[in-house]
Amino acid sequence: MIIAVLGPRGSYSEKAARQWLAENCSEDDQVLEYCDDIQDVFVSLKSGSAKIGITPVENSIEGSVGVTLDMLLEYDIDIIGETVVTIEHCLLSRGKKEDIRIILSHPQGLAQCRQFLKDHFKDAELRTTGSTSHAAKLATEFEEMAAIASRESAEMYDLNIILPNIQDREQNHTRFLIMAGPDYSTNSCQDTIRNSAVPEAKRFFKTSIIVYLDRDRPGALYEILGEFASHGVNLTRIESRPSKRSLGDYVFYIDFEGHINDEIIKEAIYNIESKVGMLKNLGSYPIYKKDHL
Ligand SMILES: O=C(O)C(=O)C[C@]1(C(=O)O)C=C[C@@H](O)C=C1
Repeated sequence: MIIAVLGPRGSYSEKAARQWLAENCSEDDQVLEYCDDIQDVFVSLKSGSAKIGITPVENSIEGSVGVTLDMLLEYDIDIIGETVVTIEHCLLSRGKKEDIRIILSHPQGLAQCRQFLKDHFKDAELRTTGSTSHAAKLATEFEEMAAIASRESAEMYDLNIILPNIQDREQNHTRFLIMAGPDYSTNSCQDTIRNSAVPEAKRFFKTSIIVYLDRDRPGALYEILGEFASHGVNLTRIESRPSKRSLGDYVFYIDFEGHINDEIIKEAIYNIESKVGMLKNLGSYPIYKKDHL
């Protein structure tokens, strides 16, 4: 089974994939397909090249990964799981600390170390790359370059760890979504996941939806949230993104506890559908165990 992740080797997305596979798939015939960017993970799912795709969706320091949210709206995928990875960024280089003039990383990596960079490398040039591991790969070329990337990347690309744990907060976690494309029914993780998807276990499930209100009017969002409240459904996240139609026009990404097949959820969704212009169900999936964090 092919699993698409952001590459090259050594990315946190790879770490997320290995963590999720170890906990959810018994067979070990999985092959990772390393994509150049997050959109390519979705393209790979759509084309059927990969059966599962894994992408970051939010970070505890820097917040949402906008491109993942946009792609969730654009592409037809099914979220089948989530996993949370502890992020410990290191400053990696071939050279020494005093040689470093250029620092490379994924925009999320640079943002999660903003204060560190200000305090220690205020004159360095910052450059963005497709991923943290891509930054590590590029940093092998010149001694004046450094990458913000994982400890695993240091080993993989034979770089020195100049400074470990450089993110601005000690606690740094990124949540990743596990998504299935149209060919999912034939994959080997299917039984494990489907068998655990029993309605009785609803409090261990989460559902993700996207809603578009269509018409901005007083109380529109309040009415939607009211449906969740009156059905006793706990929201775990709400986020707005530009609809890209006009300034000030938004779509809302809502995660809540429960399975789409639960009667109470069905009822709430039915009521919400009559109040909004569009409702997209992204899938119901087991909640990642919080005691890991
Ligand atoms: O660049 C990587 O290694 C990724 O997997 C991407 C990504 C992200 O986009 O959030 C994943 C985890 C970290 O938050 C930093 C970067």
